Amino acid sequence: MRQRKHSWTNSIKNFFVSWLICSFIFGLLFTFIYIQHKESEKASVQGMAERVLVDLESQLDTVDDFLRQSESIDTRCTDDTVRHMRQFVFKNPAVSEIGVVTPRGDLICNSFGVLSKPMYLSEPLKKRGLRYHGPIISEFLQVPAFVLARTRHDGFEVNALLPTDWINDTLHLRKYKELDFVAVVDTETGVPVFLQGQYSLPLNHTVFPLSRSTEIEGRFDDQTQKYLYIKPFKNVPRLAVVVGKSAKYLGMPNPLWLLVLCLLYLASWVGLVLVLNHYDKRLLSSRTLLLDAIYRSELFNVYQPLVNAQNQKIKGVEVLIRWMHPLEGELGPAYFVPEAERDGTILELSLYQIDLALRDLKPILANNNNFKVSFNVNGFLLMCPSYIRKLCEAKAVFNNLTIELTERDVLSEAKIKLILKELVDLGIEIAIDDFGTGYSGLQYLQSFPIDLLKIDQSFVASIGLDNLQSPVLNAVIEMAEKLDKKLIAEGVETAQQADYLFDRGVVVHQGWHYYKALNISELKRAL
Ligand SMILES: Nc1nc2c(ncn2[C@@H]2O[C@@H]3COP(=O)(O)O[C@H]4[C@@H](O)[C@H](n5cnc6c(=O)[nH]c(N)nc65)O[C@@H]4COP(=O)(O)O[C@H]3[C@H]2O)c(=O)[nH]1
Repeated sequence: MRQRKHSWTNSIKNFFVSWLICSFIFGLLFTFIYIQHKESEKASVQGMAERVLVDLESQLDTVDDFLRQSESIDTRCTDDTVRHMRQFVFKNPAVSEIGVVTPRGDLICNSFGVLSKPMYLSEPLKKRGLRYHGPIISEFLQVPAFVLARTRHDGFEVNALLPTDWINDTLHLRKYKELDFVAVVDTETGVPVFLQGQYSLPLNHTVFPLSRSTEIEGRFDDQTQKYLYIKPFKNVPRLAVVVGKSAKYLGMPNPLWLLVLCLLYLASWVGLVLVLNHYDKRLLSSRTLLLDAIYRSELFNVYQPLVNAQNQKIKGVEVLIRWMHPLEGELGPAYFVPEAERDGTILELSLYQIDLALRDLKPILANNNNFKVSFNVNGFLLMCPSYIRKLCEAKAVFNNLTIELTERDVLSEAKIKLILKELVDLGIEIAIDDFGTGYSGLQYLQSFPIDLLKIDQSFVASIGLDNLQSPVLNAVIEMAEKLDKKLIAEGVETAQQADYLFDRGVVVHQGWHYYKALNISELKRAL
């Protein structure tokens, strides 16, 4: 029941953790795509404005070329002059009319012919160079237009009338459908000289006068969000191309892409939830399997004798765990103890192991009250009150009770020292297992209540061999003597090792030279 609750809360946790991770990653991805897309959309809007500008500039350049050449036009408006002007108008679809204006401001002739009565317009500007004025309604065609003009050396003005509709047609502006508007405007006032679409300007933003390319994004006076790009003409002063596009969907990727992104997001979310749940289940299942094994009594103890080398008598045992797996057969602790230590099942395992040992060893203790019983313990177990209670229970039966810890376990928690003192006060002996393999300093040997050191098998194995371990064994033995610690040699496999150790004063041995780990009936026979 507890496990089901655990798995349910874990699933909820995994659901939210996955959501957070995926949202974060996809949020970043979406922002990146949004910014990229917006920048490329802006670049494309700018590209359209540049294209309109280049097209229009080339048309205006042609007109300007004609106006420059008109220095040589005969201002008496001879037939040749009129013919010359007409030819140009016929060749240039954007131009509807060429006119000649006297220095007093009278239009005396145009490409349609000589005016019987000159029409007063306005005095030409004295300033030389190309200029424009407009927008105007052309006198003859009555259509919106603007004028390009140049003043000659003699003060006459030659001008060209460009109807805006004609320009729209020649530039094919209708192909820029995605733009809200394309306009050519006066850079001083912002008044459009011609316009395709719905012209509007940003609110709370002074755009004109302007002298260089500008881009603006914001709320416009038609209450929409727009992106505006303005680029002045190079060849005609005070004229600029302006294009505007709705900014509402400017950064929005193609809906198909959005759909793909959303599907990917959902898939990653679901995938991550499944992976985390699977991982949880794996953790859960290793614990569940071991708990089931305890419940089904598949775990059992073996006992490896500790032998007095002087009289060859068994003075006690180290209790070691085994699992009789229904499929895998007998499994050693290496297969399940590390996992049990990770997920905490070592507690249930160790409580069960003491119960088993109590049951198995009670008859032996009846004959030998001082029979030594040694358990493997770790730092985590010492922090569990239920385990300490169980040790106390065991101590009531096992008079000579030892717990084996590694250096790492002893030093893992500050509280351990106090707990060890309490256990020593109860009469429990503390041993350091695999002694010599840790990398910590040895000061703890004096500050902790440690009675016994178990020399690691690797040092015992070095006996008779000339390797790096050999001098360490002797050093450990000497140090134990000086510090007044008892010693047990682990992994004694040969008579040579046993003799050497005995000669050096190490009397209690454990190893295959004497006995392997025995099941309880084998132990009873050996005793
Ligand atoms: N090659 C060789 N090996 C020898 C010889 N004599 C004894 N051994 C093996 O050395 C290990 C001694 O136990 P350990 O150092 O406490 O090392 C133990 C201990 O750290 C852990 N362990 C075993 N049982 C328990 C347990 O019930 N609880 C906990 N917490 N750990 C356990 O697993 C480790 C391995 O245990 P085991 O596989 O039973 O392996 C045992 C034993 O079978 C020998 O002469 N030659």
